[in-house]
Amino acid sequence: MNSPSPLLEVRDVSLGFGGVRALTEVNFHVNQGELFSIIGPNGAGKTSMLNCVSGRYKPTAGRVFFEGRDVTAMTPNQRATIGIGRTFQNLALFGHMSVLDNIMVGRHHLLKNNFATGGLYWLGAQKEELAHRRKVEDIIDFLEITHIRKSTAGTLSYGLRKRVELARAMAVEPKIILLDEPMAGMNLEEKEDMARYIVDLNEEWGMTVVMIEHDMGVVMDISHRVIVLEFGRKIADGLPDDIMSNERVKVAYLGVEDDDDKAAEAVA
Ligand SMILES: Nc1ncnc2c1ncn2[C@@H]1O[C@H](COP(=O)(O)OP(=O)(O)OP(=O)(O)O)[C@@H](O)[C@H]1O
Repeated sequence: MNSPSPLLEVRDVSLGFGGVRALTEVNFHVNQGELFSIIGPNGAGKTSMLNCVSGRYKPTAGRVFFEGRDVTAMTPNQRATIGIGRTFQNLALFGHMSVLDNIMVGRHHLLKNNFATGGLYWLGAQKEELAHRRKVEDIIDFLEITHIRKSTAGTLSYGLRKRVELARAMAVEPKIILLDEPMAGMNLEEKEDMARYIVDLNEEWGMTVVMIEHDMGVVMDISHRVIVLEFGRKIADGLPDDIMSNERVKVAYLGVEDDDDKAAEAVA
């Protein structure tokens, strides 16, 4: 049996865009401390699913629970505040800002002091600023981006920008982090680095991770549990080995490898 109360629970979630059914009655849960992956062919509904969890999309039907609380009606900002963090499939950094400033943006919603807090503002603000800086420096150390902390984000390689994006998502100190294709467009070395950061994030920082990723090798290597979507429906849910040997999954993936190879070639 699974643990009594999962950190995240998606219950019977369906999502439609006009005539397109992006998701149909999808159920799954993610336990505290898990490294959980969502896989599936292109257009299977993976990003739509993450968007339903982060609050960007409202399910047409079904509910999303976080720490046992129904968050279905909450906005993305409200969900971020209670510990649901995310990165995006396409980079969403401020290209003209430094790496450090991009990461500090992630801390903004954590700032307690503002001009309305009165007399103790300056003292409180200074202490708070110091604590934020320390946290950001920890993240910079962890992701080994010290050498680029002053660089303008837009000038960095794609792999480094993906790393900075992860740093910014970590800066929010989420309880769960949703990673949308963290390794897309990376070369082998960058992928290996990113996989190691994700494992360390999970094991050393204790962060629960939900990841969408097309690289099957990485997914099967580092995930504790995997679900598979096809045409918006969940077709499998289990340990990586079970998923690998699942006949329905093999069929769903026929042809997908080719698309991935083409995409990788296009980026290289
Ligand atoms: N904002 C939207 N408006 C209309 N249709 C959408 C929208 N977002 C997603 N869809 C449709 O929903 C379906 C699922 O898309 P989604 O992006 O969630 O799939 P995916 O599994 O993440 O695909 P990929 O691996 O290519 O990123 C697709 O048919 C897609 O065209």
